Amino acid sequence: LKVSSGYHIVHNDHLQPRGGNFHGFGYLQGTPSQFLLGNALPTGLADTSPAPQNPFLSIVNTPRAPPMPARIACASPPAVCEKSAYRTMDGSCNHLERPGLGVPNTKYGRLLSPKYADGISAPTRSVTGDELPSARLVSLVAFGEQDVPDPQFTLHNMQWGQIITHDMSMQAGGTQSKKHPTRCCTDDGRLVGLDVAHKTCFAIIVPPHDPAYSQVGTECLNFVRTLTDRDSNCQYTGGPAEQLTVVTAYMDLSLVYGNSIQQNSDIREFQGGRMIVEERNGAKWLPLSRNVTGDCDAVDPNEVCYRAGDVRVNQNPGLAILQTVLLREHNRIADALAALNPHFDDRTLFQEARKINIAQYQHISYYEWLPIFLGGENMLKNRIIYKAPGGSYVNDYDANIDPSVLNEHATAAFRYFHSQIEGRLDLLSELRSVLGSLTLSDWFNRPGILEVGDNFDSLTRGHATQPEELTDINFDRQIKHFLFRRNMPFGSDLRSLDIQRNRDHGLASYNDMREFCGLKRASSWEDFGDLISPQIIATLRSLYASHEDVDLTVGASLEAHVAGALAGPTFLCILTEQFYRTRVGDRFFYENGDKITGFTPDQLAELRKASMARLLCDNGNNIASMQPEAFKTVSGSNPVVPCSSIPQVDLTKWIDQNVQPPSDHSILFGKK
Ligand code: HEM
Ligand SMILES: [Ca+2]
Repeated sequence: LKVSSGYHIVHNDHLQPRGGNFHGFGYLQGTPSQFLLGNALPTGLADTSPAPQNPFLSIVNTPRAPPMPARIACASPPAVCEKSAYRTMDGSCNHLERPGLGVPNTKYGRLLSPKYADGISAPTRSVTGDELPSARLVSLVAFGEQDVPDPQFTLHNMQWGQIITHDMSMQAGGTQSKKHPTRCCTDDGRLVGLDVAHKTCFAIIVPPHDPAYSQVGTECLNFVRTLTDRDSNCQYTGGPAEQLTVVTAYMDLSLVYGNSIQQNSDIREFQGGRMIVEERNGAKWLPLSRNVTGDCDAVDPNEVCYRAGDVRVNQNPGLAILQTVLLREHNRIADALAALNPHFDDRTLFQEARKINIAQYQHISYYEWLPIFLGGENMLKNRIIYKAPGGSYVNDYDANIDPSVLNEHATAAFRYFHSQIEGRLDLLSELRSVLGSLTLSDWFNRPGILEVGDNFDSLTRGHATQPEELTDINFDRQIKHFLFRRNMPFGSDLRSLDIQRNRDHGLASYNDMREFCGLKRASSWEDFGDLISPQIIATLRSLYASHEDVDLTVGASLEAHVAGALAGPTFLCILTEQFYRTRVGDRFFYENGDKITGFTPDQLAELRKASMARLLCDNGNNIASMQPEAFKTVSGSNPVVPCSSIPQVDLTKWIDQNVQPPSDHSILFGKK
């Protein structure tokens, strides 16, 4: 692949068919693909089943699927906003003139108008009018599943990305813990007849000879469409369908605190400013769910299953670890503030601790994490961050910027980092030697494993040591064939879900987005060659009828990366736009020097010392050492050191100046 200087080259050689010219797979003719049966066949998943008699899927009729559980709630921000020092729970009044911006149950933003097949809401089709190639076929053929560790970044780097994701958006009507109540496929993997399927069904058709699913006769992967403004009683203002997101768009740790006063009340202690934690086996854990079999993949109602500000908390062990760390951090701060300011009431302690916790999290996200993804230079150039030293403010809040999460971001660009997921999770000792490991698909929605023995700390160290998977065209088998498998031999395929979701949301095409991002609009397949290798273009050509059909989530995932960043130019353009809006459109961003909402310069200078390493040191059960840059693998320049040598945020800067400080500050410096 030849690309203009400044771009990395992504190697995809293993994806190429063995020898010969290669023009299409002939699936529609029912001819088995040489390619699928050959190179893409994962070892251990041998396809020994005979070719089906009928190349078309068998369609069975089952009783009508139950209706969607509930219509989407209405966002009801106050008509007039008070200027408070603290964020509201639902994000309302962050924007003072448009109080409903960024609140739950509102539309995603969009950079480009949707491309629905019927112009209104039907999933995208080919420019020929035919259906696009099966999302599963595209997942198998255009993407690999090789295990390529990234020598630079740890699994916490991947995991923090999911934290930010869950803070910023959640598509309406979905579920990730239990089987979706709307069934578009039967339990034995057949398509539910279109005449009886629920109107939100958009099942993924599995191609014949699928290397995994054909072994068990699965022809259909369940897929339920995201609810839109047209499904809502209060959001629809005409025009094509816009999907709804059910969490606050702001980076406000809504996943920790909840997205409404109601959700928050359920997880808040109402004493000492603390959030509810429950003591089990001598440690403090997230409180238990009140609906274990609903919220987790639990067989036994006594299994550990968590309750948090976000229902996805239980989805995977690494996520539950960071949710726990962020929750414990809140209580650590609240306790320290209570010791420094004995006159603070519960509400003040709660809100001040929340404000500090969010500020540290925003700092880590923008200054420690995002530069890895977007490149530090690119961030400075696009004013996503500044070289703001000490306590100096960044006062560029802009009420003209819409902080909503872009559909192109949540449904395509940010999901590219699913490539970083690793299917094996190591358990490590304090000296970082491997004690054992877990297989991801055994532990989806089963967080109880964290509370067994020393697993919480061992997995936390594992995530700080193990490399994440390289950000490339490979998606780990654990999420490509075994996602949420629930004791079954196979599960779903996350890359297929990403592709199908792209069509469900009617995202503009890869070519449209290239043009929007200032790249050359392709007028032929060859024109993609500036960023995509000729071999991959040939693969795409065999799948899609036209170069105009290439889905955004597919094409942009196949681009060579921009130097210093973890994405190609098209995704980088979307991500850059999103994280600019998320910062500049947030009136409460921690670097803002507003007299009422902001911090003092002294406090801001402290907050800028926050780090991922310090968070992990302070909130493990008993973690005594960490490398200073926890998103980066351990190396000579990033060695594991005692926690005591990792900088701390000095909370004495939060002593209320109007009253006498207490004499003993030891609580703040007590830790290791
Ligand atoms: C083990 C780790 C992870 C698992 C199992 C996982 C799984 C999922 C699943 C099942 C969905 C919903 C798919 C659909 O029905 O459309 C989803 C959505 C998403 N994921 Fe992940 N994910 C993981 C990590 C990540 C990471 C590391 C990132 C980014 C850095 C990410 C970004 C996203 C985004 C942006 C969405 C859409 C959110 C929305 O607006 O609803 N995920 N993920
Ligand atoms: Ca949020």
